[in-house]
Amino acid sequence: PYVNTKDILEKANKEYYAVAAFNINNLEFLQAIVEGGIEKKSPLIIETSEGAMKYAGMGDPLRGASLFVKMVREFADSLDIPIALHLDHGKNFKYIISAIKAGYSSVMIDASDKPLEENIKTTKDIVRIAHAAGVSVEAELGKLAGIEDNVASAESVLVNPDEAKYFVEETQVDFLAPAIGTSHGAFKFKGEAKLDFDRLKKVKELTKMPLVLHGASSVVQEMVEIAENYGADFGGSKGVPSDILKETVRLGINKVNTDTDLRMAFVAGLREFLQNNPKEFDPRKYMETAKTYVKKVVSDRLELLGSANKA
Ligand SMILES: O=C(COP(=O)(O)O)N(O)CCCCOP(=O)(O)O
Ligand code: NA
Ligand SMILES: [Zn+2]
Repeated sequence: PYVNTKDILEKANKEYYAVAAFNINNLEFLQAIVEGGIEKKSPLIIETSEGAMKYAGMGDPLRGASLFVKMVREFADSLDIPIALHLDHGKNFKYIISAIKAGYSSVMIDASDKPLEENIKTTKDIVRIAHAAGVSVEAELGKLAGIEDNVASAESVLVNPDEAKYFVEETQVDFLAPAIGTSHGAFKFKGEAKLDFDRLKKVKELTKMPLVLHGASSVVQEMVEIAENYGADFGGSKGVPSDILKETVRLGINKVNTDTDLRMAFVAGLREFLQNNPKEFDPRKYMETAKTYVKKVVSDRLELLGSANKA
């Protein structure tokens, strides 16, 4: 069934597991993610960035939002696993309202690059509107390093746990993304991977609410090798190691945003197939390996996060 993200995350919060939030931009990634969810009998959070809405809607974000709602609902309404659709990194009021109007389960208002009081004010505005429409809300505190959407923040600003408690009380958001040292993309750490577990622990103790980890892709070595075998150059790529990811779940992370791992799996499969099948030009054939690899990464992640058999 198509559900509210909050329902999925409240259960995960109570039972201390995490649910992956997988980003999509097209049909094929959605198909592969849903197949993984069915196989693992796991709840799924499908999420789209503002860029995805623009891409699918050919420049019109409301059309994009409506297309994603229709696609996701078509799958959700016909399956036993709970599926939610979330707007990831909503920054633009027009896009956030379009997602709410189109029927998204939840929206993120990302005002984390603003001073605290402005982040609070903006978030409160969105919470009032979204809650009136039965839509749950995610917000972010602190800043991820690396290129975040169109905000290149060189240094990550880690969450202040006391500020987090004040923020959630003031804004009444449903789930919070505390920055604890991750960043978006495939190049998360120059040296050893390290996250601030202590801050995470404190935020959980102070807020007791479902928490979100952004920049949570692991950069799956198996996929990097396949892709590089067929011409990719992913030198220097490094993600969040599985043991560190598991520790964040143990400490209270309940939603794990995953985009890069699926992108790398898909392109590895695409490169492999195209190189080995020079005569093929049927998209239902030449994207098959790509989808299979995405499904594999999805299934493994659902298992790792503990949401398998929780549908
Ligand atoms: O936190 C994450 C995922 O992090 P990851 O890169 O570790 O998978 N996300 O929020 C996904 C970010 C998606 C960015 O999308 P656009 O390129 O369309 O702007
Ligand atoms: Na999000
Ligand atoms: Zn993110």
